[in-house]
Amino acid sequence: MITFKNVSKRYPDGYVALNNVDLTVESGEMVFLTGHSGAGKSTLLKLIAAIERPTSGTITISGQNIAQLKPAAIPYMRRKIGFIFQDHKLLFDRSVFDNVLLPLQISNFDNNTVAARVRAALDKVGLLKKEKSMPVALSGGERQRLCIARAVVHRPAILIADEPTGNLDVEYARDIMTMFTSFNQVGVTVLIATHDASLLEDTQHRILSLKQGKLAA
Ligand SMILES: Nc1ncnc2c1ncn2[C@@H]1O[C@H](COP(=O)(O)OP(=O)(O)OP(=O)(O)O)[C@@H](O)[C@H]1O
Repeated sequence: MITFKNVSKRYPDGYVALNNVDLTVESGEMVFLTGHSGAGKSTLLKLIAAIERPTSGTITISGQNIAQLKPAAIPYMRRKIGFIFQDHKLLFDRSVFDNVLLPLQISNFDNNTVAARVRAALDKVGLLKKEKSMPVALSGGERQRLCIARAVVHRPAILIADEPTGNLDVEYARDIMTMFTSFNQVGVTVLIATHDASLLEDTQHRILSLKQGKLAA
């Protein structure tokens, strides 16, 4: 379970991106986070992964207070989380395989186990045949699928995606959403920030709406 209690985030330049946010996401839930550009969606997601730290308030994941974690404890906490960044953050000088390998490099698995896990993740997103390709040779949709493989390779309990369908056409966007739904169906908690109204039209999942750093009731 993820909970926010009275969470605010003020950036060093003084801008208040989140203002007293209270929120609960149950384990195994799939939730959309929506709101206009600049509403604070990315900030909220980054706080969950301790990429940004709150100015005040309490954030707990499975009972652990993220706001009070010492820097040395953050990499361990992040093993619970897979993060799909708005700007991808792929390494363009490494192959598809090596990009997915990265999150496993701090693990203690042997080489065969690691390779099997990387291939299983690539298989889930339909990129197994491209393991030797470089990211530059992939289409926009394939790059997004690569980001998903990298986010799930360590089998996180929580999957966070920031505008995962941003530049994709409708069909690709639907494929990507089907992947998230299937991760959720096997118990992964999924949070997706989007301002793509078409993704939200027929959804059965909860939609949280941010407006100027505040969560709408
Ligand atoms: N590192 C930072 N320093 C200062 N201000 C920031 C920083 N990061 C974000 N902001 C500001 O905080 C506000 C919220 O940004 P955030 O990226 O969380 O919004 P968002 O809802 O994800 O928007 P978008 O959909 O455009 O990505 C914006 O006004 C942004 O300019």
